[in-house]
Amino acid sequence: MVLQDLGRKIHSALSSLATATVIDEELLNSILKEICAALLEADVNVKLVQNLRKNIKNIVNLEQLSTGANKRRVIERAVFDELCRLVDPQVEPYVPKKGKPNVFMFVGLQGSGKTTSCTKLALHYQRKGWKTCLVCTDTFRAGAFDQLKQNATKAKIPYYGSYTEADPVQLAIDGVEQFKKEKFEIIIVDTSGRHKQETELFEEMKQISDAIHPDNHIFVMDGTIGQAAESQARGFKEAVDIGSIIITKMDGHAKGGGAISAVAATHSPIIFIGTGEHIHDLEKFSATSFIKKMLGMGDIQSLLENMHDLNIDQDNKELIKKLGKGQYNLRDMYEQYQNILKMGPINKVMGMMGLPEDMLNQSGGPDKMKKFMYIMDSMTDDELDSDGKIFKTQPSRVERVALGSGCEVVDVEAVLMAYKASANIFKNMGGNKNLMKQMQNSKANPQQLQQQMGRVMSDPRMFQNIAKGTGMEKMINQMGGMSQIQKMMKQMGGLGGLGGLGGLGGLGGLGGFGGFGGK
Ligand SMILES: Nc1nc2c(ncn2[C@@H]2O[C@H](COP(=O)(O)OP(=O)(O)OP(=O)(O)O)[C@@H](O)[C@H]2O)c(=O)[nH]1
Repeated sequence: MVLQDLGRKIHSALSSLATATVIDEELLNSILKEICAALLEADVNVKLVQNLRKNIKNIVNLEQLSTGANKRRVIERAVFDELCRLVDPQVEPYVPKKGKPNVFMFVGLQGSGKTTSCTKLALHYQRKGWKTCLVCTDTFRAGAFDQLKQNATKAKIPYYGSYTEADPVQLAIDGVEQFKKEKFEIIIVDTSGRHKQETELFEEMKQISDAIHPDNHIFVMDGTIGQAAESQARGFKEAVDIGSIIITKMDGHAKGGGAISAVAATHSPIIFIGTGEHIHDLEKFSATSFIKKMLGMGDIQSLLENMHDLNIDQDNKELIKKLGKGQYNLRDMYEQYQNILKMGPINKVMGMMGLPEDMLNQSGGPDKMKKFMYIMDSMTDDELDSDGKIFKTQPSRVERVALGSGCEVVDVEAVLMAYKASANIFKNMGGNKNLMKQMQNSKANPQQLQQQMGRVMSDPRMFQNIAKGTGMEKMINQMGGMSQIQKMMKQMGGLGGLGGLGGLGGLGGLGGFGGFGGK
């Protein structure tokens, strides 16, 4: 059972609240039974599950609730809060200070993803403008220094290591000293691991830690290890003062229980999760966002933060202004595709929007988006700045673009239809003056805006407009029909959130891909 399954099971347990005619103790008990079974199946420690059950029972006192109280909301809230508490130790992680050296020491078992995560974290800080470097002290595993060197070179991050020095403590001292002298702000020290917890490993860790006095010990744990997580995390915590945790491989078969148990064993906050082997596959962790995503509720807050970090929200302010004036051209669609691809793998973006992560798999997702962009690369400025009608009046242009991009005429037509789908959506949004005003207001409350977008998106006319002439019917059917989509949109306002403040092209992308799914 992977993480999404856990979310689905909890979601399904809670959904009986919506259909029940009476919400009483019996129903609450049966919901809690289902939730606890799902958590245990996901390898969450038995004691933690028992506590969660007890806490919810304490919070939700159905007899004492007034008749007018929304019992369903009370139960949902209590479950959500308690799930968040499982992954939130209520401890603030170390916050690095600008202009001074901040030393992070990574610890974890061999293969947990330490070296990979070191580079990912270094890149994260580098992108945010910190002077960042890496130190390799792993003299245990042959090739460890080469691996770090390779990763660091790819990410253009200065590194320190040696092929001749065999003492990891000396390496740590020399590396940290050199980078401190050179006024680096984030000094990340990678240490060696072993296949299992061994005295030798812990001894080496302690010696390095005593020698360099790191500001933060970061414990890296493989998210797929299940029940073993608790004792592993506890072992490391006893050896060094773990300040924060990175859980890796959350893209794979992680059941979630490992992450939850590690937090409980160390009382340390998870700061990031690794979501793939690629250097950018690192997500900032927030307990509420994690639980929301797990329950399929979307994570608009992280999406917005991500957009802010990448400056996408700035780019889109211009676009929002244009939409208010009813302007949207092919170039805008191109730029929105660029923004979406910048945000990371499209399935993750979908997940953040509260949509099934595999929703676009059938229609080719990012590859199709890239193909569309190659095609648009062969368009002239006049064409890109147009609303596509120019291709209708002069069909030879379609042939020229197809030839120039090495594609078929039907592919160019696909791009034009995707544009039409996007333009239809934006026409609807642009026509809603109130919404446009809120979108232009930088202080608008994202939650409210999301809800309003949700209302706009769930308007049946919106989808009729999208479907009109774009061949989107196929995708709509695949997704369970129009009523299903409207329900989803209303619940999440998710696409709206994305559309509203950032990657407006998400909608366009969907529009286009839907129409040509399977091509
Ligand atoms: N799918 C996935 N793979 C990951 C992730 N993080 C690391 N890996 C892979 O896990 C394997 C082990 O990662 P390393 O970074 O070499 O592990 P390590 O803990 O440094 O291992 P030692 O240096 O031997 O102690 C590599 O193949 C990584 O590509 C992740 O978040 N997702």
